[in-house]
Amino acid sequence: MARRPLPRILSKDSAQLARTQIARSRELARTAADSATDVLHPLITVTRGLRLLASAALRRWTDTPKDRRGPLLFLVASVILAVTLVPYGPMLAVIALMAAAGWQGRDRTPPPPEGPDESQTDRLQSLYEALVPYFSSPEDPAPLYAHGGEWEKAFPAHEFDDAGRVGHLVIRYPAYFPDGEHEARVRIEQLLTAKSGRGREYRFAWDEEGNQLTVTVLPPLPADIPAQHFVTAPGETVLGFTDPSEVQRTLPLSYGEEHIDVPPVVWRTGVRSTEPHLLALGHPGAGVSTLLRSIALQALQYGDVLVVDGGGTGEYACLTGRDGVLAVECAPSGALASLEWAAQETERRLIAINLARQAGDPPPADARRALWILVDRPSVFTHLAEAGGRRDPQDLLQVPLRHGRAANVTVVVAEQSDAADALADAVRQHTRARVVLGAVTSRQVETALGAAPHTVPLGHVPPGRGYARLGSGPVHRLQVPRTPDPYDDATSDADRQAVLALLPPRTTAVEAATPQPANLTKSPVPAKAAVAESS
Ligand SMILES: Nc1ncnc2c1ncn2[C@@H]1O[C@H](COP(=O)(O)OP(=O)(O)OP(=O)(O)O)[C@@H](O)[C@H]1O
Repeated sequence: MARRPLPRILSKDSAQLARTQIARSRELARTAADSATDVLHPLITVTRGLRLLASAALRRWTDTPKDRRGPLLFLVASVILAVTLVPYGPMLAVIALMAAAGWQGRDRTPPPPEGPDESQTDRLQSLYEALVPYFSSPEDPAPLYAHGGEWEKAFPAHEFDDAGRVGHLVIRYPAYFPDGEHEARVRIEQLLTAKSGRGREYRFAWDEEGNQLTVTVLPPLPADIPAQHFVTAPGETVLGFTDPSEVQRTLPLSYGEEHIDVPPVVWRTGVRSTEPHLLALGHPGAGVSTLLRSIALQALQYGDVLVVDGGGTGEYACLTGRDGVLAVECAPSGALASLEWAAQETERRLIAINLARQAGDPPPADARRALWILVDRPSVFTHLAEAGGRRDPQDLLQVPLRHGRAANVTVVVAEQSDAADALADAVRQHTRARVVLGAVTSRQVETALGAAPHTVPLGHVPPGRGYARLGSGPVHRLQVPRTPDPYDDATSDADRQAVLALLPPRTTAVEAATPQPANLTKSPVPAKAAVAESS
């Protein structure tokens, strides 16, 4: 199917993506047109010259007084006659005419001025001056940076955007600058962000070998890609979308008949995963519940889902009673019972898989189907457990976290950043896939993900915007797909329909599902769960 731009229903950021594709097509067309122009250039020049000569002749004729037109006509006719009589005359005349036309038709537009204009030079000079204190040393006999020095030597490449702001800049710096130190880098990155224009996100690529820093402005990530069926393999979950330069792969997203390719952050789970569990952190309202909802919708395609919601705001009510949803627990006792069941189920699967292996059989089907344990805000349950002298439900996550990979059990924990201290050690140790959402500082990203981002985070970001890191991989910018609660009054009709279309059919009556996790009847634990729930 032909790739076409986004429909008009998509707002700003998606439309921007579509515009990027249109711009690419235009660029291709422009390149083709440029090549054709190069080939046809002599013909175009001569034609233009002939047109100019003809209009000059016509002007001369109209300017000549009527009484002199007769002799002029006679003179022209005599010249033409003489030319035709001379040997090779007509041919020489045509050559002379073409030469005159070529000369007349030559391109006279002055070439565009090379290098930056005055305001751009001022910007570069001011950037250079701002860097002097950081990139100079009194002991340096030939400093690259000095007050009143030449920025041309320090900035070998630069580009400006249409608004006249820096779009791309290569900065050389002295070898003694401690570019291996995080603090030193951050100081330079913050300074460049401030001087190049706030409100945009910059990518900083430090070339420690070459003593060169490349600054590139990143376009905003598309913030309104709605929930939809993502074309992924079993065991792959789309966390969100990132920059095209960061990942090899793109995901075709469809809007009716329209298509757009977007680079995704894909998290692989299951037996071969090196980061089988995920921890998502974020400030209130940053969108971690939305991320969990998006993960749940994808997980339900190939597995069963158990939701334990400490937030208790009913944000997962749309999942209750759906095919594949084992339970949606909001009460402490229910959470405890469900997680106890999940721990036992993990052990049961492990034993079943081991027995099958010993017997030389493939793992049994009920141990192969993925089980997802999604826990939103466990710190609330921890707090309540402490207050009520009960067991912390987080303790029960230890078994699925430690052994879940082999048993096809995946744990996703979401927590508010300021309550991250309440997370159990097992949760921190075994969640190697990490996401942090919201307006965060570089330091907060580093604390959450274990590595600093290559950009200076913005002060204001849309919901669902943040960073992701899978294991020891690079830190990706991330925008979570728009997956709102379909039961929220503020959700638009289009979004509600998009989410509802992804939900499996409701196979269990909600009343039945609420007190006792409906599908837990598959396991030996539901009775326990029901007892705990009613106690
Ligand atoms: N990826 C996203 N795209 C668009 N809107 C989003 C996205 N993520 C969240 N939102 C919107 O932001 C608001 C808060 O989202 P959400 O409830 O997921 O945040 P949260 O971090 O769980 O906060 P809280 O803990 O307070 O519920 C909602 O209105 C939601 O629709």
